[in-house]
Amino acid sequence: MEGPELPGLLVNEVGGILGILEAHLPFLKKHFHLITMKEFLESKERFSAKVKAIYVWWHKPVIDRELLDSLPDLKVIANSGVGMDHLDLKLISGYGVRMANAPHAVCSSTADIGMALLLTAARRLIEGCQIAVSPDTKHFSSNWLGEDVTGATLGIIGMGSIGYKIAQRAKAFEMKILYHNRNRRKEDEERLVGACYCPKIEDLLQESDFVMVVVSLTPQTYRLIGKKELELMKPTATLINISRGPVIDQDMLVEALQSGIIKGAVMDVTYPEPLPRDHPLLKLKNVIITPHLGARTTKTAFMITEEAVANILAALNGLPMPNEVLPG
Ligand SMILES: O=C(O)[C@H](O)CO
Repeated sequence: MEGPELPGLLVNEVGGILGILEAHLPFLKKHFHLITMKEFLESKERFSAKVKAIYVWWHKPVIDRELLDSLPDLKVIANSGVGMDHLDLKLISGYGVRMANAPHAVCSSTADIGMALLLTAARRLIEGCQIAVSPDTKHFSSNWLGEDVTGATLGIIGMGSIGYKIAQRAKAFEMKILYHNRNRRKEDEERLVGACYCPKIEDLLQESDFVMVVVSLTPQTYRLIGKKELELMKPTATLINISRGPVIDQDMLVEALQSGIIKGAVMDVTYPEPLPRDHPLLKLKNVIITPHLGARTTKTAFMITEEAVANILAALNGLPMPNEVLPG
């Protein structure tokens, strides 16, 4: 006997570069009838009324008016990460469709990447690896030095759940912690003991040895770090971006790195992603670029899917969603 029909979940593809992970299929298939974009586009009349939810995995499928117009029973879109900047929230909610993100799943692994990148820059790990494997290396030089993180000052811009977890990790490395956030987080300060709030971003920029950007991309944070902000930083400081590329003015960053205004930069995010192969940032020796690794671990990927499923099921059952995101 056949059970009740499962709600249709639209996904970009299964496997492949831009598809949901095959390892997640058994879990997703328990709850949904999966429909890939290819299947949907090949037979819209067959699938359009079946799709109740979309799982946006790694920014795909692209949600535009054309897609929304062709899905009359769509109730909810779940995003596979915390940042919703690739979704037009007003447009989607105008169709009466609810939206959710996955903030809890991603925060620890993204904070780990922030800390890993900070340590990589401070201790010059990339250059170190190159020296270790280079056929030209005859001796390991004692003059080849990195910087200590112990006792150094970390300025965290954006004290959300990821920012907080970075501060926790940095504390374990005995760093001094400054943070800038729209609102002071007194409870976090108590839990972190010694973390100092900088109401003015300028103070944080002037005092930090490492500046880590962890804000979401919004109209308010677009180009938050530009020429003026870079010029306030110490010439010995390193800028680390694990938020979104457009939060930093990349042209100004290139200039600041070329002219020694700041010592270095580490970017897990850029615009566009990936950068064109001839982009000046790829040619600079004082830059480390990684391919948006923030939340990319096996466990986090599965937790993201669990969080998405919980949100979708809540929406389809008319219940409060654990991580609903409202427009504006
Ligand atoms: O937004 C996030 O959670 C990550 O950057 C993945 O896109």
